Order: sequence, then C-alpha cells, then structure tokens
Amino acid sequence: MLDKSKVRLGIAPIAWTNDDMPDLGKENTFEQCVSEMALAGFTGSEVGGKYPADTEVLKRALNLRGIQICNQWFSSFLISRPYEETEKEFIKATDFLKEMGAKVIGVSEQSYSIQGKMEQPVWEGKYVMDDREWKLLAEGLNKLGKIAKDKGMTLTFHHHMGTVVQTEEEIDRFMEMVDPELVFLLFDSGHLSFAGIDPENVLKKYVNRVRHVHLKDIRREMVEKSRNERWSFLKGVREGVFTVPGDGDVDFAPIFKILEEAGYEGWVVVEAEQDPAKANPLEYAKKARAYIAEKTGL
Ligand SMILES: O=C1C[C@@H](O)[C@H](O)[C@@H](O)C1=O
Ligand SMILES: [Co+2]
Repeated sequence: MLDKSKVRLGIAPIAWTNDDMPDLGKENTFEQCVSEMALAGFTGSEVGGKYPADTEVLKRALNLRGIQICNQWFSSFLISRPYEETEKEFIKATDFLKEMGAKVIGVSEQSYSIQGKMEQPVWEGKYVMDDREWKLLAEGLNKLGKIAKDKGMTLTFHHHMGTVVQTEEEIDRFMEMVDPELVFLLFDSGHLSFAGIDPENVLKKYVNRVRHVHLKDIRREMVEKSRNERWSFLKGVREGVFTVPGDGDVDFAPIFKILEEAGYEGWVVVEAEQDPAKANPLEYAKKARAYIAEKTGL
C-alpha cells in the first residue's frame, strides 16, 4: 500500500485533448476535462494546451474542482541551440508553475526528437548523442536544475521514445552524468515498456532519484504492430499503443511495491494518451482510478 500522506494521485489532460495531435479530442473543453478529472477522483493535473495561461483564472477553475497543478512538460534544446534560449523559457515555465503551487517540472530534451514526426518510424533513425552532446546536455540540465532548486522546485527529466534519452543504456549514462542534487528522474512506465525496457529494473535502480511518476500502460500487440508496420510514435498513440494502468500488459504490482518500499513521496500521475473517440476519457480515468485504489490503497 502507498502512504496517502506522502503520495498524491494526478492525471494528465492528454487523454482528453492531445497537444501533440490537437485533432484528437478537439471537441473536449478545458472545463469538461478538469470536471471529469475531479469526477473520477483525481486531485492533481498536469498542464494542457487548453488550460488558461492566466494563473488567477486557472486557479479559480481548479479550486472549484479540488484540483492542483502538479507538473508541466518542458521541451529543452540544450544540444542544438544556445543554452540561454532554453534557460529563458525555463525561467518563464518555472515562474508559472511556482505561482500555481507546483513543485515539479518535467523536462524532455527535444533536439532532433522524432516523437512528433508523423512520417518517421519510431523504431528507426533515433538520434544518438556523441560525447560532446552528452556533456552539453548534462551541464545544461545541472544549470537548469539549480535554477529550479533555488525556487524551491525540482527538475525531473523525462526519458522518452524517439528522443536522445530512450534506451536503458542512455538512461544509465544520463543518471551517471547529471548532478544527483539538481536533476532527478521522471519515471514513465509506458515509455520504458514501449522501448522494450523492464520498468521494474529501472525503478529499482533509481527509485531514490525519482521525483515524479507517469503511470502509463501499453498494449503489447500494438507495440509489435508499430514495429512490424513501421509506425511513427504518434501513429502508435492513435492506434492505441498506450492505455491506462491496469488495462494493458504492464505489471504494476512490482512498480507500486518498489515505490512503497522506498517511501516514495510525490505525485503519481495517470498519463495514458489514446484516441478519445475510441477510449472515452472519463470512462478510462475511472477505470484507472479504481485499479490504482485496488492495488495501492490510494
Ligand atoms: O509525458 C508525456 C507528455 C507527452 O506530450 C508525451 O508525448 C507523452 O508520451 C508523455 O509521456
Ligand atoms: Co510521460
């Protein structure tokens, strides 16, 4: 069982409207999304593209529904653009999150990422960093991590399919190179499973450096199809590679056990993008909520 006084349960708006493919769920409004999150029993949300940028307006809408912002995705370009460009955007993003009361920011290095390329098979042509780029990434993130820390926040890094940190070897090298006081891991069970990595193994190694968790399940047959039919990452999402925890093939029991034994403190967030026309977001949010309650006591 997870300790309710330490672990809080959130959900990402990507199941209602997908910012990577805004036609998925374009009919779903911000108000519907946050109302349904609350109705399904969640108290935290990440930030989506339809969320009001005005922090007072956003706070009012969320307070009405008992929801708090727990994290926001941030795209860094540390190995392909001048550091100052990413830093400027990072300061803006952390100012916004701090104002919203969030403690975490989830960074993904998007230089040369193929995650958004509709025509590029996700299993082919992923960019691999050289030694100089590894150093640029680690040093840039350490600097950003210090900025976050000085604001009382935590920089977590999101390993992700189609990006420069996808494979287990890349995650290991990353964790070895970044400053453990400044840069932490965002553990995403779905991306690890999609990449063919055992999530249990990664979590065992790094649980003490994990500060945010994305709970995402996969449909293994769709992962296989994505490989055989040379789908892009986004085509995989449309076709249902991902689903909510408990609905697919990931075994979450060992994941919850490792978090429990390590005394994990922070948010666990259901983040399960799929086509809302095929997977009703409220129905799937409720399914995830019930599964997590049963397995963790949250
Ligand atoms: O954390 C995430 C944010 C999304 O935009 C991304 O593509 C998704 O797969 C994810 O894990
Ligand atoms: Co994620």
